[in-house]
Amino acid sequence: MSDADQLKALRVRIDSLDEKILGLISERARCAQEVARVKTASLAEGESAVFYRPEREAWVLKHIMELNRGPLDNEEIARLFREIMSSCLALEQPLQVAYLGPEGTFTQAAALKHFGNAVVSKPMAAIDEVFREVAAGAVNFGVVPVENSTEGAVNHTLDSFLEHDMVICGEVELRIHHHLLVGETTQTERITRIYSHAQSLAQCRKWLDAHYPNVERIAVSSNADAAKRVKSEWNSAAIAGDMAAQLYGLTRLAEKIEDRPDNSTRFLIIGSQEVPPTGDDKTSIIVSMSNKPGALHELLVPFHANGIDLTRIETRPSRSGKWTYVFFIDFQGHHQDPLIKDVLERIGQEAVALKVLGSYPKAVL
Ligand SMILES: O=C(O)C(=O)C[C@]1(C(=O)O)C=C[C@@H](O)C=C1
Repeated sequence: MSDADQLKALRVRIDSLDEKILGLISERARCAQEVARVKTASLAEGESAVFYRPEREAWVLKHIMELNRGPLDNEEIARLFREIMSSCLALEQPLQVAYLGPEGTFTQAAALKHFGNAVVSKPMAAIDEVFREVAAGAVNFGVVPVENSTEGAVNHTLDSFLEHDMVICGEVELRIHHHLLVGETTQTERITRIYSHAQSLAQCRKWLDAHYPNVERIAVSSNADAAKRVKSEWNSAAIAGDMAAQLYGLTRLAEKIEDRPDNSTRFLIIGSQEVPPTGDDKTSIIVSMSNKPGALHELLVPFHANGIDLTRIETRPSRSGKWTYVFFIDFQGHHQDPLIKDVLERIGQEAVALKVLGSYPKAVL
């Protein structure tokens, strides 16, 4: 068979497979509509249906990844199923998600990675506004950055948990690639200013020292804001990611300029919904201990004694007294697991205050 004939035959096969895939996706979408009907049918007076089920979504994605035999890799296949589920959920209930904006930030990319593209995403000007929007019930969920592998904790987010009653319903991790971006009006050999968020400037410090040691670095409120400025400003550049570059039509002068190639940020999904256990969960708590020697040791002993893996511990001023602190602790397990329940009870006996911020499935994607 000639190449042209082979190509034609393969395309006929692809057309027929696409028709089957279309039929199956439509059948799946009808199932989701039926799920919505069942969820709303048996509600008691005043109760509202829970359409978004993070524990079920985590299971579906993991199951697909376990079944996958290639040639598409697990991440790619899960991304496709993420989008299918996102569209199915939108048939049940179109989700509104607030994120730290403006449009084009890494937080928006994290929101879409977690929920898929069928959600309505709403940019907020500050982390605290995301919290307030969720607390007011104006959106279903919020997405905020909480820690970066190079720069550490995002203190605004931690402090917001002290002020708002919020449930953590999920986490998402994003590889952060920074590019040096310029607009049409910039002459690349005449760059005099580089704009970015302070964290991003810090994440690219060595690269900037090596390539632009004498250029002024200006910290602005977000990378997307930096990208927006340089679009219309002469001889300036921005450090930002792919979404901002696309949104503002900027050219990449240098790609992946972050000092550490594994530079990643972890984001939290905040809402008001408790998430049931999946068997592979994390829990976040805030604890305040009395200000006495050995308090931190006392707090950590029950975790160690029960072989519970701590994934993070962060200290912040408590805001309720000078030189008093609270600990933000993440660990593996769900607060409904009997072992974790015991540990939390023991800590509660020693602590001045203990709050479970939420238990949620470990990030799948
Ligand atoms: O299983 C459910 O509860 C559904 O609503 C279905 C479905 C899906 O498409 O698989 C959709 C949304 C939920 O977040 C989880 C799963």
